[in-house]
Amino acid sequence: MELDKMDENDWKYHGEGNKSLVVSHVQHSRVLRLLKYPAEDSENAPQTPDQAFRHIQNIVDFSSSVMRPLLGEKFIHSGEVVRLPLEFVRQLSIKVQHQRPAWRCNKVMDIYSGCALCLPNLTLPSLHQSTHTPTLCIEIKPKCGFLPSSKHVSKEIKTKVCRFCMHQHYKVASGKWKRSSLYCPLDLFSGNRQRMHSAIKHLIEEPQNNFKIFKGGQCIYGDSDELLDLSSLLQHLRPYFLFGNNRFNSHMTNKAVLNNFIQVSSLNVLLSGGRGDGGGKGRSFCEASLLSRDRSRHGSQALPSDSVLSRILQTQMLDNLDIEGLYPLYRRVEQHLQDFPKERGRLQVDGPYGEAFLQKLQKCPGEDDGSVEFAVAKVHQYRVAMTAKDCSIMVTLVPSSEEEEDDEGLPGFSSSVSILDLDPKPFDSVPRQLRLDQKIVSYFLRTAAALPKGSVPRRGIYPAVEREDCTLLFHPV
Ligand SMILES: O=P(O)(O)O[C@@H]1[C@@H](OP(=O)(O)O)[C@H](OP(=O)(O)O)[C@H](O)[C@H](OP(=O)(O)O)[C@H]1OP(=O)(O)O
Ligand SMILES: Nc1ncnc2c1ncn2[C@@H]1O[C@H](COP(=O)(O)OP(=O)(O)OP(=O)(O)O)[C@@H](O)[C@H]1O
Repeated sequence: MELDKMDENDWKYHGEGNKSLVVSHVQHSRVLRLLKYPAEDSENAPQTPDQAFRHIQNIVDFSSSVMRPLLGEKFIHSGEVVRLPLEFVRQLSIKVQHQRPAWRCNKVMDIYSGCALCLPNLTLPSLHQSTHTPTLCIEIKPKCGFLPSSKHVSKEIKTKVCRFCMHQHYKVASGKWKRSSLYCPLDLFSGNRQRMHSAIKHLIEEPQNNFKIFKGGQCIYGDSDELLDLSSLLQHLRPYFLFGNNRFNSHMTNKAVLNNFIQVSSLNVLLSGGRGDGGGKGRSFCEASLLSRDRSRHGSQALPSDSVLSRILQTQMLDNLDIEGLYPLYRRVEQHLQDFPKERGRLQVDGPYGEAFLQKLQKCPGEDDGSVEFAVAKVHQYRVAMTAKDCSIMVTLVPSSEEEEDDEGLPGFSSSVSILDLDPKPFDSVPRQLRLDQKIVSYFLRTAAALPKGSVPRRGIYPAVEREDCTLLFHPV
């Protein structure tokens, strides 16, 4: 990429989250991830160019030196910070504005610093994987996959219903989403193929911001109301799954196409990575999951220890005190910093995120000795866990030649898995986390949990009974 020859016409809108906006190159497999900040501050640059550079470098360091060893080298692409011509960034911001979803426009793209993160485009095949058929890519934001067991948890419901399922009520009530999702992260992380299948099926039904499908680098499903058309999705997917004896069989049912898609795109790939016990077994059933009513048939199985799900789950579980147990430790650090502001650097509250930071959290003693060092190490662990609870998985499927089929007779794809959005969560986000936790739980207890047992709370708009087959419940858009 020649930075002095940047042309906005070579880039197109790709997607965005709460903190950043991503554009992709029209020819090369590259994306630029630009920071965003609240629109009300749009007249003033929130950071100087040097501060913005430092901020993005911190993201790169955190991803490469802290998250990478925890999650596994093969899954992480940390990228590099680049300085872009300001005129290019301004033109780009104008060009992409009309493609941005309205609900994300409370934030604007940073057009002042000229800094961005340059990454490989993970929705496209890497250089050595050439293909004539467009690559398929599935993005999943799985969220928290376990129930807390900390003695500090004050509300029993938190040990029974998972955070995602409780949060759904609050999100729908507050207008973030129109409809509730039946997806339960504990099913996805269970290691049980049937539960995982059900989790992916629910993600397809109601993707919210947890699920997207890309074809040839272009988002074709999820991400916005316009991209929720199941028949159009099936049209896209069908050619990939008419294989073997079925290759020219246009009568393959929609159900079979979707089943194969889920199997190939998610189950086979998410469950690959050795054998062994990567966690998940026995611990986790969320009472809001539709499958929890038949636990004997849907028990958890150990995730393969080197699978992407196992690595993410283990990292999420560094939050072993729960926010309720962590908050007093956060207060201890905060108090210490008020008394000794210069200690902020030594305690690495805002980085640098290198090996020393990782060691601090890995060598944290089991018992609280009352020290600020213990408290800060627990806060570091919690922040790392928060990042793992908010990251996304990208599964890229490159179709291989027609003859190749896998062990289960499914069409040949070579796959790669990456984890993205591994930014550090700020130290000061801890009090907000506690408030949010309290709001979610109290809202759930006031509304959903008050319903009589057996009337599944978050299902207001859904038929009460889910069938065991692959029927998808779609809503008119
Ligand atoms: O708090 P949560 O669980 O709602 O997660 C936030 C996400 O909401 P979600 O529930 O996934 O829709 C939220 O995602 P959306 O903006 O809703 O797409 C962000 O990822 C946010 O992270 P950050 O503050 O931008 O670093 C996330 O905040 P953190 O809690 O990870 O800081
Ligand atoms: N390297 C990449 N290759 C392809 N697409 C990407 C890449 N990085 C990000 N994206 C796309 O851009 C979207 C937004 O990126 P990202 O999740 O990093 O934003 P964010 O603002 O940090 O999100 P959040 O709301 O979780 O804070 C992703 O959901 C994904 O679809």
